[in-house]
Amino acid sequence: MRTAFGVETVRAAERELMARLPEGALMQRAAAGLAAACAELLGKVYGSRVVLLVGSGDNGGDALYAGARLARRGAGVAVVLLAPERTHAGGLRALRAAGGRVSAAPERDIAGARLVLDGIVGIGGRGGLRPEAARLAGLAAASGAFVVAVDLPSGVEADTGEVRGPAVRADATVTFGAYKPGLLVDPAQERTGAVRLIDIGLDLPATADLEALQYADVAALLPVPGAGSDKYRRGVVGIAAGSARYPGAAVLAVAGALRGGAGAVRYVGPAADAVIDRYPETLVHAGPPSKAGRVQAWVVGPGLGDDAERVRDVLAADVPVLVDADGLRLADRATVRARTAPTLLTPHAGEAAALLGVDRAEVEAARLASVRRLAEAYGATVLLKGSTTLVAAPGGRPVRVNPTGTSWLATAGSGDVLSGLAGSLLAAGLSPVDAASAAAFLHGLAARLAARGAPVGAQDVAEGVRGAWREVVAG
Ligand SMILES: NC(=O)C1=CN([C@@H]2O[C@H](COP(=O)(O)OP(=O)(O)OC[C@H]3O[C@@H](n4cnc5c(N)ncnc54)[C@H](OP(=O)(O)O)[C@@H]3O)[C@@H](O)[C@H]2O)[C@@H](O)CC1
Ligand SMILES: Nc1ncnc2c1ncn2[C@@H]1O[C@H](COP(=O)(O)OP(=O)(O)O)[C@@H](O)[C@H]1O
Ligand SMILES: [K+]
Repeated sequence: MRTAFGVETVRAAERELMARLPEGALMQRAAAGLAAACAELLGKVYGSRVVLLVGSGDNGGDALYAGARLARRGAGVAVVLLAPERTHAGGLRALRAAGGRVSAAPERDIAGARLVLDGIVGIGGRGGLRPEAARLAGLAAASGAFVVAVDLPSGVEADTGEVRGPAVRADATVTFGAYKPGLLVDPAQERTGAVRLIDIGLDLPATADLEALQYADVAALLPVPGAGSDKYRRGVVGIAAGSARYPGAAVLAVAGALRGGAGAVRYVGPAADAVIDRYPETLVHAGPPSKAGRVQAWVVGPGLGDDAERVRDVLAADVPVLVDADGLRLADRATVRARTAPTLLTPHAGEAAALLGVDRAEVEAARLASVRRLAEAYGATVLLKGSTTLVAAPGGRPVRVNPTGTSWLATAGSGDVLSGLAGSLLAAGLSPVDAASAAAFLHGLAARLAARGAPVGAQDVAEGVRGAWREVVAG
């Protein structure tokens, strides 16, 4: 499991460790890891031109000590000071002693640099970059130099992944002690480049603020039939989706469900012919969901149109229910809150915005806060889809972030596949958080495998799930 911790937690762990170490030891660990990462990126350090952008805090100190290490190996290091009178004094002394210099012509130095180290601001930052810092970040971006962010790209919010103003766009980020949530959540995540974590020996709490499943975590969650399994014991997932207008959504949700590990898929709704044509193994039923026979979990909503009655009927079932797409609009909040069996909502940003009564842009700018708010408002687990897919449970830390997403998934109907897949994992007995995050992981991986750099449709994604499953199990 990859974990991320908020600023307060990181600072507490740093304080605790610093009390047991000689003064400055932690910063030296950080700088050593940073310099090693830069040396690796440069290939040849000797003779390379490096520029440090240095702010008033310890983030700048890290950059200065790392710059000193590079200067000792023969790099030509120039530093641009944003707050000359408040620069980390020890760091600047070390840089000078190693042969580094303060830049007299920042524009020229940045334009000629191979590598720019962004030590403007780290976890002490608030809001977007101030004008002079933003100008230097712009010069770095335009220079063609490789930009390495120290701890995090300056200007992004470490705790939330929000970007409230100008911010550095890095090619790589070297972060210390722990991932910060902002390194994993868009829009900040989009600015980090490849992230490398340097272990500086922090002792962190058992519960993270954010976690991202890795292959082994997903493999441990996926259901595997045993000798005693039969189709009912493996779980039956019910799909209440599709309408005369949108039969395809039903087919795609069933396609996802068939690949999710349940023993049988039951379909209820007006698209039964289309479903059977494509997937004859589906059990179809013409009446209301409550009369369809036993299921262990329901999926309701994709392509449903305005059939509020089907949503009410499904929400009355005493089994886990996944609500997606039209179902989200039709599900009564109080009814969801009153359910005793788990509910999983899977909105994209537009649907989440409608449920929260805010603009879509607001959700996209503050994904972490939005998913948490929605989980609290509905007393339900929420999977928020999009450029970063997040899963939050009510009252719960940590929030899960999906690491396998790909923008190839932004194709009509791929969300229907995801809802079927997650519903199937619910029916197989996974908790809502596990079902949602394992489904998102498989779904993203399936899209990557199916796409391999070329566009995909939702059916390709559904077909890619088996390959993704195999890859996850193989590690
Ligand atoms: N603690 C440790 O043991 C270790 C810490 N480590 C390192 O320390 C870093 C944290 O250092 P930190 O606490 O000094 O804060 P930091 O992020 O450098 O800057 C704060 C200053 O920036 C300014 N500023 C604020 N917002 C701004 C903006 N938008 N745009 C421009 N400027 C802005 C603000 O100044 P002011 O508002 O006073 O002008 C404030 O004083 C951490 O990220 C890691 O790199 C590692 O060495 C490992 C060991
Ligand atoms: N920019 C993006 N990057 C990564 N994944 C995305 C992006 N945009 C959409 N997705 C993913 O694509 C899927 C689209 O689902 P959804 O919006 O419900 O579409 P539909 O209703 O057409 O099925 C979701 O899994 C979502 O996370
Ligand atoms: K930084």
